[in-house]
Amino acid sequence: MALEILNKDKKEVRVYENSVELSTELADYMEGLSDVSIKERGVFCVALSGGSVIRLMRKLCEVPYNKTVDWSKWYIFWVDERVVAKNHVDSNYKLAKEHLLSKLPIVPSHVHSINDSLTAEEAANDYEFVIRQLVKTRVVNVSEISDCPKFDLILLGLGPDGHVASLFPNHPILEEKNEWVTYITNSPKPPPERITFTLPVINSAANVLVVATGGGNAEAAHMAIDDVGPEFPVLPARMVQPGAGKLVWFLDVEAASKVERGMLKLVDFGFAEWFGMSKSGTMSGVVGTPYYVAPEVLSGLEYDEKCDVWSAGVILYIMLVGCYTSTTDFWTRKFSLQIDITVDLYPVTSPSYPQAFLVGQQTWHQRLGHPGSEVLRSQGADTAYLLLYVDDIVLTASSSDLLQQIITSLHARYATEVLDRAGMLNCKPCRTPVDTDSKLSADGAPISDSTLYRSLAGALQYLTFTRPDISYVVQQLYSSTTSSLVAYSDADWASCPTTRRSTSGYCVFLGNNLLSWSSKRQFTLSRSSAEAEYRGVANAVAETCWLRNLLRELHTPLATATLVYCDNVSVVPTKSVAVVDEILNMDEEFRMLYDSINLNVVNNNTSDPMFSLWNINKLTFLMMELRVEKCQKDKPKKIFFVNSIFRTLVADLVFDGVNISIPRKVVEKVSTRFEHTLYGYFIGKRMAFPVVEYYARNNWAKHGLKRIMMNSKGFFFFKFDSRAGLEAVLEGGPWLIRKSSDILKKLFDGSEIAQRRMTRLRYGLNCIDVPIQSFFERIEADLVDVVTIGIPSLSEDDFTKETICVEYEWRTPRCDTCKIFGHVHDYCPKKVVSPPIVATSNVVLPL
Ligand SMILES: O=C1O[C@H](COP(=O)(O)O)[C@@H](O)[C@H](O)[C@H]1O
Repeated sequence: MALEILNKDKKEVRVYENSVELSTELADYMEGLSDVSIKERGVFCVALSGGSVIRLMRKLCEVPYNKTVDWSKWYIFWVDERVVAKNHVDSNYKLAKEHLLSKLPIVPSHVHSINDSLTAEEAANDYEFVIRQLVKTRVVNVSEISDCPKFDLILLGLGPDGHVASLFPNHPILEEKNEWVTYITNSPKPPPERITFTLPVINSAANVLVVATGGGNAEAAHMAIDDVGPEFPVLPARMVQPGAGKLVWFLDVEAASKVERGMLKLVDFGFAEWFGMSKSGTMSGVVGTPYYVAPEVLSGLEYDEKCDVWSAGVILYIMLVGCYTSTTDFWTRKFSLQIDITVDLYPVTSPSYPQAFLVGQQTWHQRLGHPGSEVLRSQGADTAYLLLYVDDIVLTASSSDLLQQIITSLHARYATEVLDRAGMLNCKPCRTPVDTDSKLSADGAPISDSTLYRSLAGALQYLTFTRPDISYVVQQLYSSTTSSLVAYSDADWASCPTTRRSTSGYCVFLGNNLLSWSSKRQFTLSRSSAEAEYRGVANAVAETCWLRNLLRELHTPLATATLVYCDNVSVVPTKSVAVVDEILNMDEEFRMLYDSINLNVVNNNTSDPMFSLWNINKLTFLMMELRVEKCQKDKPKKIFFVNSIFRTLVADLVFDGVNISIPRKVVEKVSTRFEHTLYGYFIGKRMAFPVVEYYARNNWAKHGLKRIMMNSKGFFFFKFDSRAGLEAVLEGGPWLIRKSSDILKKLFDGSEIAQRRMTRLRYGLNCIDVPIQSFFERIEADLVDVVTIGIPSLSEDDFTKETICVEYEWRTPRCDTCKIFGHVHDYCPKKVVSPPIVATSNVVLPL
């Protein structure tokens, strides 16, 4: 995550804490560019520099980029090269080969290095010829604004003298307008003979990244980026100004140390949603109590000379302090939140007030030692300060009048926005805005837009700080009649890049009200995503236990069990199979969790169609029913049986003769995702993924192989960029990889559901360790042996059927007469005589 992103006159400057951060973000950024370009043009043409930028690209060779980037579509060029042999220590090619190309599966014929057997002039001409051929065949795009090639990405390093590529300050080739590639024989930096792209070519690229680290480049970066005035020489790096493309500078803090912040413009990151609410909703629901600090607090604080930059009448500082969670999302959203406030405050202060000053986390820590305890002050008669600390706001000013003015003005504006959102801007005001006699209750028609209702209620609550007169009304609105406690938990396995620890979070709702939430890095390392997920669920469970006890102490005990949702299917079998032993050994918290839950098999009605698909295939969507009562020692055991722990598999019966119908939109979505995709599996021993990947890339790249995936069942998926490529591979089979044969079949090819070549596959669902109590409850539905799924056809009004066999490791006997579990007909209290039950291998009858 960038410490700062500065928008400066057609260029973006990204500042990173160190070169490791920079390297990761650079890889991320490049992957994004590559994806876009490959999607748009089918190829990605990158021109590399030499020097430090190559080492800074090293993350591309690591997971996930070495796997996720479609390297087969990359074409490599060089922005500049030294006239030396390819194996010479000065060769830019050698550097890239050693640190990058040898570690990535780039097609060798896509690597266009500069001919090292020619003179500088000949090599420049030769290279230009090579590029011209590739422009003709449209591998390299052509610029719309010049007659130059348009590389998808040009990567430039920066020399301390401000040179980029082999374009050195004051050198005549800076003026070269006709050639694409030129040469010099008098480079101030050895070796003297070099070949380089000219400025018109660089400035015709779709994307140019200038990458620099270290204090040695700080002056050059400043001179190239900032508006330094005519008295300073124009550095080559400053002349990099892509006409129709995008220029981004990637700097570490040291290289950026001299770049002026006084001219910063804040960038809106465009995140409009937070917890599913709009920004204004976010303000109302999440931003906590604002603290208004008396002006006296300012006395005695140190003068910050940086404020000289801000000699306007009123100076406002937006401080970015700390970060509530390590997740990028939260951080980014915080940015956008602050920016909103900045914009809001401008009119309060001065219409001519230039810009706000955003202080990055690191700067803040350096200045204040620890976050959140002090405010800065500035010179000038009237000064206001706003400090944001996670979800707290501290606002102060050098005069009470100004402080009051800001608060009133902010809240007036805020109230207007709330009214606007409620569509009540034109309503007439009244003294008593609510009928004090009637009470809101569960009776009556429910509110149609509950999200808007929640958002408005939260927004009004916030307003009561300055409008105590509406407190009663707001309290009326906010009171909730719902008494169910529901928690949602999620975990991101090994997501911290430094410690490889997982992050997990939860949010707990009482009825419709968000009561508590958390997003934290876990304390311990998890060896699997299930483990991380389990820890996350355990945290959520602990929180809900606490909340239930709290509610009991408040004399409002909850009558219903608490539901804890989590989205990881692997946690379901965790309760069921041997893994549970391992998990139970890990920690007490799991023991608590294990004791606390029972699993439900329910139909998935999640709104995300993708999500639905995978789970529908497994027949279940994980839902854990937390039975907190069971943990409580003082409760009698019978509570264990209070709620049904199995629910009927509910499905919209669209197709005849099936138990579950997959929604058409699910099939559509998956069909698009898996368009031109073959899938296959190995008969016999399964091949390791890298082996298959290597084989497929080598043999099928020519047919437009785009991506290879493998699922946990050992199925391989091969995505091609066209139907023709897919057909070619299919026709060319059967394929023998290390003598093991692989069956390939079409998956969803366009609108057509798989044309079946194999005999039907049977999926099995094991129900192991089903809690005994489930059998003793009066369950209307049967524990079925076979479930049939209907998959709609996209091309016609038809569907195909798939079956899933359900196997029970153990099943309690069931009376086939009274249909009650736990006894067979011989023991039926109704003593109805019926034929004897035949025992099967997985049915255990009582002795
Ligand atoms: O000589 C050269 O120097 C620049 C900058 O290199 P760096 O090591 O200071 O980053 C480089 O971009 C160029 O390709 C190379 O030929």
